[in-house]
Amino acid sequence: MKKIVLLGYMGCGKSTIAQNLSKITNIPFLDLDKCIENRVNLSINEIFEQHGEIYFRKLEHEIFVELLQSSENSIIGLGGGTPCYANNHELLKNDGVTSIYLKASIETLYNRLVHNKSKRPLIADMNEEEMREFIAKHLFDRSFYYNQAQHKVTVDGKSVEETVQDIIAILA
Ligand SMILES: Nc1ncnc2c1ncn2[C@@H]1O[C@H](COP(=O)(O)OP(=O)(O)O)[C@@H](O)[C@H]1O
Ligand SMILES: O=C(O)C1=C[C@@H](OP(=O)(O)O)[C@@H](O)[C@H](O)C1
Ligand SMILES: [Mg+2]
Repeated sequence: MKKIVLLGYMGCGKSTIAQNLSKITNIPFLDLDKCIENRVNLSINEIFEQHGEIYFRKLEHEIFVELLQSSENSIIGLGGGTPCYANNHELLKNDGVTSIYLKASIETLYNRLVHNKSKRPLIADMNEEEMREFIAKHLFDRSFYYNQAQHKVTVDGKSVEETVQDIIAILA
């Protein structure tokens, strides 16, 4: 089994790129957040509201392990926090896993997230100034984990298609 795992900060494009890479490569894609939502029949917002972040992180770990154990080839789009909790970043080193960090600047992330925050409970209630500061600090804290990926693709200023092509070049 081969797993292509996309990681990186909220808004870097994991879900969008995983879906588009899947169309071009014909490798099925799975979005970890979607798998979590389907498992408990709640949205990410509802999980955070009703059960809290720790519960979410436990589910996220369990389901990530399950996805890696399945015998299918797949492209997996992680959540932004996935590599930063439990031993998830160690799992990225498993046999058959190709991990790719979609690296975006604070500016790119801010510009995408400012209009796209309602389904992301960590930032949903922040104003613009709070969000800019939060992203800068949070990205700094998380970069250690993101940098454990085998490959890095910078996404700033690139279209979805260009990023997909960069990934295909890595996989070739
Ligand atoms: N070049 C691009 N690559 C990826 N996403 C882009 C790009 N330009 C704009 N976007 C938008 O940015 C957002 C990325 O969100 P998403 O794919 O959910 O990221 P993630 O899963 O990493 O949080 C989407 O709304 C997408 O339409
Ligand atoms: O960065 C995070 O901790 C999170 C990122 C989200 O996924 P996206 O990165 O796909 O938005 C989702 O898993 C949850 O809201 C927590
Ligand atoms: Mg996503």
